[in-house]
Amino acid sequence: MKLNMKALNDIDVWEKAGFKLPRFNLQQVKENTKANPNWIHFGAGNIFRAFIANVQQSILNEGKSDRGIIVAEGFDYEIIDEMYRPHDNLGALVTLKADGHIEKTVIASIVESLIVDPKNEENWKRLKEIFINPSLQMVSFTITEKGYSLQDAKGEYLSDVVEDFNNGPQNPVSYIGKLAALVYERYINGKNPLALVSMDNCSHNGTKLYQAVSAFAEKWVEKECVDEGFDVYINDPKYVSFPWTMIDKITPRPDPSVREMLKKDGFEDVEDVITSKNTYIAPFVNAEESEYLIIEDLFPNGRPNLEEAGIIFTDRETVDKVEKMKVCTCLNPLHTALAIYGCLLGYTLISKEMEDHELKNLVEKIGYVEGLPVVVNPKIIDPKKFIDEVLKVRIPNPFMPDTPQRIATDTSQKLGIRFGETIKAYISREDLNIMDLKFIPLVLAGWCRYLIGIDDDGNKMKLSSDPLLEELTPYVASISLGDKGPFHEQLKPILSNVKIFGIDLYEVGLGEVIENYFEELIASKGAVRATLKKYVD
Ligand SMILES: NC(=O)c1ccc[n+]([C@@H]2O[C@H](COP(=O)([O-])OP(=O)(O)OC[C@H]3O[C@@H](n4cnc5c(N)ncnc54)[C@H](O)[C@@H]3O)[C@@H](O)[C@H]2O)c1
Ligand SMILES: O=P(O)(O)OC[C@@H](O)[C@@H](O)[C@H](O)[C@H](O)CO
Repeated sequence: MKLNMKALNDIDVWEKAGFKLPRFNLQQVKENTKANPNWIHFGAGNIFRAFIANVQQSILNEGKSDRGIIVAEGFDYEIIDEMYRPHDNLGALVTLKADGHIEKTVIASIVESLIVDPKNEENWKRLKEIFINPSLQMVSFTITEKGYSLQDAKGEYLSDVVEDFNNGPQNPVSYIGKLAALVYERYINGKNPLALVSMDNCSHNGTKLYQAVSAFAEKWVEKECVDEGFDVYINDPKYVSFPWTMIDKITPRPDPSVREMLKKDGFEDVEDVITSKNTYIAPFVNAEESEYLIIEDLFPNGRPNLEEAGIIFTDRETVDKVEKMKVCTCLNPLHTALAIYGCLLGYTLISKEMEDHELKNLVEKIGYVEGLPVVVNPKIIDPKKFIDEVLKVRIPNPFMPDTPQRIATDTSQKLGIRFGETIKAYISREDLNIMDLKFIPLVLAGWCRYLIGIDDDGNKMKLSSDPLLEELTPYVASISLGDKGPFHEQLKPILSNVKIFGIDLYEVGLGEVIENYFEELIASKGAVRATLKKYVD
């Protein structure tokens, strides 16, 4: 079984191998979408294919929509060249349920894949055509937290952003510059409304996207590259809206065990690629069954009917609460804690870490003891039930091949949201005392220990990619296992960095606490385990 449109005609072969197939007219849906696109998604990575594209496929299967999704990739073009186009934009989704049951689905709701780069003239022309079309309702994004950054860690604009600020919307080179240029096309061709919908794991993701796009509009008006109406267009939600969302579905990188299972079932196109930009991608995606997508209902040009597949549309306040619940307390901080300590302790499977007494206790304490008290109940999901499902069913799911190394990617970009928000809540709430926080500081100390690149057995450890590694690792480069503190001079530039944590950890009284934990963690081989035993048991 090859993964392409032609091979899909052998329905019996696929069904015998246990695949669920699309139940709509693929050619018709493709034509409808090409003529009147209503949805384009930026970020062709794994979560998009495992969750978002499957949602649209369910709706198409039910006959409740007649259009698919167009995917656009503006960062890692290899994803399109090596995975989408050779397979006619099809993907195989493998759902790994907690009871061991496996579901295999051929996803065919992505009808077109485009590279976002003015140098690719054909694709750029097509993108403009899509953005100009009045039928377009939503541009969604899963481009990672760093995708929205216009500045480096020092707060200086990146060079490609500066170039685009100066040049205006012609031939943009930066990611958001390219997006802003496409939105500008829509503005000058009829000023039709549009929703730009971030589906990334960052707090107030819509605002993050708005800030990035509006920075371009402002600069271009200031430099007289565009008329000032463009800035008004971007800033008026009757024209362009930036809804907030919360997205949740644990989607690990394509895993060798799943690849082998698919091979045994006769699926031939199983080979994954690690692109030069570090995307782990294969013709298949593997993910858990649980999924939540909550979207602020703010769509000035109407929207796809995703509620038909269980997606919840609500007000901004509810999205905020539900997103804080997940990203700041009940899931992502626990993931990051397991990522950091899992790497240090030599784990390569998250589910195995949940069999480790200290690590299981650590995440339970961060979640139930330190996190839950600051969660505001969003009502549409019960936080206690949510965290119970995360800690008792989802993260321990032995069939999920998720790794601490994947989750440790870009940790510097996530700490402010995953832990900083809770720390801020402890400062602002009169009934809570910041000095009661013990386990969150232990994770932050663990991260500093992780940055040394030596595991708890004293072996060299490969650090997961992170845009700040080059800047941060030199601060701790002089520290070796067995060194005695104090380490204030080395750790201060890290722990006081407001860009990383959202606060200066010394100013709130946690800097020294973290330094003390760090001294214990670096004391010798095995000190990470010993420190966890001492504090977490
Ligand atoms: N994987 C999950 O479990 C999961 C679950 C919920 C939400 N998310 C969100 O989705 C994001 C992507 O996850 P994924 O599993 O698809 O990852 P992935 O590695 O499979 O894909 C990452 C995508 O982001 C793009 N990207 C990476 N760096 C970029 C940059 N600097 N600028 C613009 N685009 C960039 C890549 O080109 C690719 O399209 C996550 O960062 C997270 O915010 C992921
Ligand atoms: O996707 P990231 O890199 O922001 O974070 C890694 C994981 O914690 C994350 O992908 C979770 O699996 C996801 O948030 C679950 O919904």
